[in-house]
Amino acid sequence: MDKQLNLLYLSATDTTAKIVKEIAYGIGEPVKEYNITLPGDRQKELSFHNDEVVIIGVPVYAGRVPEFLTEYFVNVKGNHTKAVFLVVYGNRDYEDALLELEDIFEGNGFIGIAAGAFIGEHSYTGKLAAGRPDEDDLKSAREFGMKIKDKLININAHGKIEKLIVKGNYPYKERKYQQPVAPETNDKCINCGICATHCPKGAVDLVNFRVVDATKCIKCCRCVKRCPANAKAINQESFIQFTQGLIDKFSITRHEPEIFL
Ligand SMILES: Cc1cc2nc3c(=O)[nH]c(=O)nc-3n(C[C@H](O)[C@H](O)[C@H](O)COP(=O)(O)O)c2cc1C
Repeated sequence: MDKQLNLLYLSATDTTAKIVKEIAYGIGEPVKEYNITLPGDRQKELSFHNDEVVIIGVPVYAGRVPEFLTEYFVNVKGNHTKAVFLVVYGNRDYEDALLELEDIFEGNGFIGIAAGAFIGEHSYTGKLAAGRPDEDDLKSAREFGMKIKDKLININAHGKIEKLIVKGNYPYKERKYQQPVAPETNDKCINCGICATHCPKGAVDLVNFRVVDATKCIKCCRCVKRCPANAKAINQESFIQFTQGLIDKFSITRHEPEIFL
C-alpha cells in the first residue's frame, strides 16, 4: 500500500467531514487529517509526496468549489500524488464543482484516481436533504473506499493510471455577485462565543459576538447550526425566499451518490 493516506477537507456543517472519513474507513488505512475549516488551519503550505494518497473534500457552493478555498489551494502541492476528489452538495446540483476540484489539484501536481459527488443536508435548511449523509450514504462511501483500495492495489502492481473523467462542463458555471448578508443574533444568545471561534472566515467579532462582517460571511451557516442556544439565523427576506424556493424545487427527488473511478 502507499505510505500515507491523508484527508484534506473543509466542512462547515460537518457533512463533508463525515463522508471523507467514511471513504477512508472503507480504504482501511490509518489516516492523517488536515481539516482546513478554520482560518488558522489554512495558513500553512502543504506538500505531499508521490507515495501518498490524499482524499480532498469540499462542499459545493453555487455549483462550484467555494471561491475562497481556490485561493488557499494554490498552497497545496503534490508530487505525482494520488488524489481522490469529493464534492458534497445539498440535493440541488453540483454542476462543475467536481471538474473544477480535479482541475485545481491536477494542476498542482496531483493525479486523480477516483472522484465522488455525495449529498449532505443543505447548509441553509434542515428541510432539504434532511439528516444526510444517512446510513445508505455512509454505506456507499465505505463501498467507494473499498473500490479505491482495489484500484490502488492495481495501480501499485501495474504502475499505470488512466486519466480520470468526471462530470462537469467548460466554461465552469459563472460565479454571480451576491449581495452580502450575515446572520443576526437574537435574545437567546448566551455569549458562549462558539459562533466566533468556529467561523471558517473569522467573520464573527471575537469580542462582540453579535457583530458579523457581512463582507466576510460566506453564508456557510456553521454558526447557525452550531449555536447551542439557537440564537443565530440569517433573517434577510431574500435569503428566506431563496431557501424556500430550494425546498420547493429540490426536496422532492432524492439524489444518490455518484462515483467516478
Ligand atoms: C453558499 C452556499 C452555496 C451552496 N450551493 C449549493 C449548490 O449549488 N448546490 C447544492 O446542491 N447545494 C449547495 N449548498 C449546500 C451545501 O453544498 C451542502 O449543504 C453541503 O452538504 C455542505 O457541506 P458541509 O456540511 O461540509 O459544510 C450550498 C451551501 C452554501 C453555504
